[in-house]
Amino acid sequence: MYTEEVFRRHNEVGGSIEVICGSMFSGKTEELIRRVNRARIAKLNVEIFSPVADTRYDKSALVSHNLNSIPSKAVDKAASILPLVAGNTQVVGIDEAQFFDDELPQVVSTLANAGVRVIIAGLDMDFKGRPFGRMPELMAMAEAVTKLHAVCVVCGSPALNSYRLVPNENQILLGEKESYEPRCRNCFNLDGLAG
Ligand SMILES: Nc1ncnc2c1ncn2[C@@H]1O[C@H](COP(=O)(O)OP(=O)(O)O)[C@@H](O)[C@H]1O
Ligand SMILES: Cc1cn([C@H]2C[C@H](O)[C@@H](COP(=O)(O)O)O2)c(=O)[nH]c1=O
Ligand SMILES: [Zn+2]
Repeated sequence: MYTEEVFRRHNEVGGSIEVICGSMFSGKTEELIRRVNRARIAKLNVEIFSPVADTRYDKSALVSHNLNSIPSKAVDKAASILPLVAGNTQVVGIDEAQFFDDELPQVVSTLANAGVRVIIAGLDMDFKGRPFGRMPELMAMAEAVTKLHAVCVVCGSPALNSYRLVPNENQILLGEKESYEPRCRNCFNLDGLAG
């Protein structure tokens, strides 16, 4: 049974939720890797998860756009995370949180209430500037929210939007620079696909 009590035995101090959000290329994955690496240096037990739906890179590692990487486990749904978290885990990292299902906030709460430090990275907005998945709820629940910005490829200002370059209206469309570019508010609103 993966109840709060099981985790609490191993994590006597309080848990917490940190959210790292922003546009594509803003450095979310790098920041998650940086925090997790520091936890490892502190000899804490760490587990990292990402949704199996994000098949761009290796299923057994988080990989940033500049190819930093760290081992991770790909899971099919949020509920699959808890059975994979050992009772002595002190830090849980979750990348691409926007792709997880509605259970993710409950899973994250269970971990944090049991004493685990949960670090979540994800897109706060989709290509239309709409809130993405469960990210708004996770940000509301968090002790700390860090919003990162990429560099707008049009004008060089801080970019908060992910501009889609291809004509596809589905909210989920995996891709990289061939399909998206980070843009500031002004350049995002200039033309094109934004609503
Ligand atoms: N327009 C851009 N603005 C900022 N970083 C960029 C841009 N284009 C490429 N990058 C690269 O992307 C890296 C961030 O990658 P990553 O952490 O994977 O971002 P995210 O997870 O937010 O998409 C930067 O360190 C930089 O090397
Ligand atoms: C804006 C937007 C993005 N996506 C996809 C594109 C990428 O595969 C990921 C984001 O990855 P990153 O690590 O934050 O660069 O999400 C999407 O499916 N829908 C969108 O609207
Ligand atoms: Zn701009």
